[in-house]
Amino acid sequence: MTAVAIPGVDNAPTTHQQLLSWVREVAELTTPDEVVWVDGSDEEWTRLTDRLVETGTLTRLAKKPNSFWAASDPDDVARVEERTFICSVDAADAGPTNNWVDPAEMKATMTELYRGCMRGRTMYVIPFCMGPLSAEKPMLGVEITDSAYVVTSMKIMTRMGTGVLEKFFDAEGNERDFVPALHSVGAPLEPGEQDVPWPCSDTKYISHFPETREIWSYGSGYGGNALLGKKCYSLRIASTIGRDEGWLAEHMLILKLISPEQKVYYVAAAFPSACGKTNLAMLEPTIPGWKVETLGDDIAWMRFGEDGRLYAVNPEAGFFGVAPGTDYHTNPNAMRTIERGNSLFTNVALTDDGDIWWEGMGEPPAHLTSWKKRDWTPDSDEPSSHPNSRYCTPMAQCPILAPEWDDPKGVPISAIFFGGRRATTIPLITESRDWQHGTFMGATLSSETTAAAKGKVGVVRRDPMAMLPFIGYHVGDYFQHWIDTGKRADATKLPKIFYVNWFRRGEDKRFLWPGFGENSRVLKWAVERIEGTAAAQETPIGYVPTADDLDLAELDAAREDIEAALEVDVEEWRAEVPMIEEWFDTIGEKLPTLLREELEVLKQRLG
Ligand SMILES: Nc1nc2c(ncn2[C@@H]2O[C@H](COP(=O)(O)OP(=O)(O)OP(=O)(O)O)[C@@H](O)[C@H]2O)c(=O)[nH]1
Ligand SMILES: O=C([O-])CC(=O)C(=O)O
Ligand SMILES: [Mn+2]
Repeated sequence: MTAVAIPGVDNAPTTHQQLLSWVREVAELTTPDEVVWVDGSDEEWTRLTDRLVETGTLTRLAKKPNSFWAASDPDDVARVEERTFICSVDAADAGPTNNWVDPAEMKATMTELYRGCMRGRTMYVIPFCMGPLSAEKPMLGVEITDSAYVVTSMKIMTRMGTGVLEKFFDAEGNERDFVPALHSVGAPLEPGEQDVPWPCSDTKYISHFPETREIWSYGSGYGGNALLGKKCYSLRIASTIGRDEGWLAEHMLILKLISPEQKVYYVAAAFPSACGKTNLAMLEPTIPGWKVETLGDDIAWMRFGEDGRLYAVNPEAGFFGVAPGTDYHTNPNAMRTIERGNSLFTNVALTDDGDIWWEGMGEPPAHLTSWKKRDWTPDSDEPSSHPNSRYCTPMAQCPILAPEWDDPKGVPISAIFFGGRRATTIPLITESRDWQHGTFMGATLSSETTAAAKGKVGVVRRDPMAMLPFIGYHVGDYFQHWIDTGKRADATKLPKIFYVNWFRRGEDKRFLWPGFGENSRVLKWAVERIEGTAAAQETPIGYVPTADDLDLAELDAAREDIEAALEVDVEEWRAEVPMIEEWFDTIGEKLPTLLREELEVLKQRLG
């Protein structure tokens, strides 16, 4: 073995042998100029952000404390699903919804890409924990990255740094396991070469090794591809851990709904990327006396508690939210969260006085610097901000954060919402008949594609449980896992499952339902169904309210629009059936029979 002299590689603040040998191995492969063990301190943040300002990656905002603007490479703006791989030992375990490459082959390919890839750069070692540090079994990870932007983003999005390293040993002093997550932007610097503001590579791989619980990411600096605690760990790897251990890792927000009688309900909701999780999580109810508090806006880990109820924990510590469309009317609590500073804004527009701006934030200023770093005026024919531009901000700053957000026990879920973005067919809300029917609703969830992933926008695709790009194993096994979860529980203690759609449109293409804060009316109906106090119509697709069953007091919307949003159009549903059949056919033998049976029931009910 050749000894390399890489400064910092041996100045480790830990004696964890497994971690030390992995760090040394990666340093020898990627040959950075130095290795830095990230401590997570505020001083470190200042040092890193100063350096990122110097290199042109960040611009300090005059108008928001300790906050920065970044513009990415125009080609590195979203998750790259076609470059995302589940490298299970057996191809069959990845299933029809994932790209698969043999793990040995993928490692061979990527090892060659990683060889020398950190030349001229600093290699950062970030110990992190997904979910509360005080958990009985903390969910540990270490991200190695050559991007300081990733380090600063990870400080916002996760619990990380020296405090986490203490958790790398259990009470007996034994080494705990962690998920090794390797990331490189894939842009080595030759001696004397000037760095670019957003280094990345045309070659991109986002690879997962489910059996060995490893993540290898290369070529992208964008959040969903580079902040490896998020989608890679907390969904793709965690879903396989959950399958093995009997729990669920889901693409869900977690909110706390408080009734005027001070009764508390926790709701988890799965909507595909850019379909309204953050907005619902921070909703400001328009109906008097009701209150919402936030626990999470993107990911929920759900396990059964001792009382037999399903408890949810948010593994993250920050929000990585879609910027366009966010303002004081649609999501005032997100605006208040970012006003407090300590945030990163990527691919939004920069105002001349050092603030940020994006589409949906009211009247545009006369001049902006667009996300492409070009002059922008209201006459420009391109938007000022990329549609998948994001704010990255600490959860702790959210004014309606639920005090129990960091409780390792989690919160008991009363209702699960599945939802998508559909212009037709899917009513505003439908209640499932039982867990199995609810699982069918989730399994057949469909949505129009958005800018959150590279590719065409607005195409209807099946997005089971809003997890299509995030299930770390065979989708058929995943459905079976959902069914089994229901069977393991006392049915009276399971959350009630609902299917919602805020995005149905009228003939004039307008949204029929006003959405945002008005969604509190839908939440209210759901908990009244749980309490058995609200009425509903039994329809072929489940229980649907009439306009009279919803609290529409003071709602500024046309009654016929609400009725149209609630309509169960049997013809549209008959047209939906072949699409569901086609989707089920792609799953093959592993499709649980119970879901086929649900489809038969639906067909019969539609006549
Ligand atoms: N019409 C309508 N639009 C909504 C509603 N809720 C959210 N949106 C819009 O949907 C887009 C995405 O919303 P988010 O809440 O950021 O979506 P998300 O599910 O958290 O997205 P990811 O972070 O990508 O997982 C934004 O442009 C919102 O303005 C709603 O109730 N009605
Ligand atoms: O992962 C990302 O890049 C952002 C996100 O939440 C999603 O796409 O669902
Ligand atoms: Mn998401």
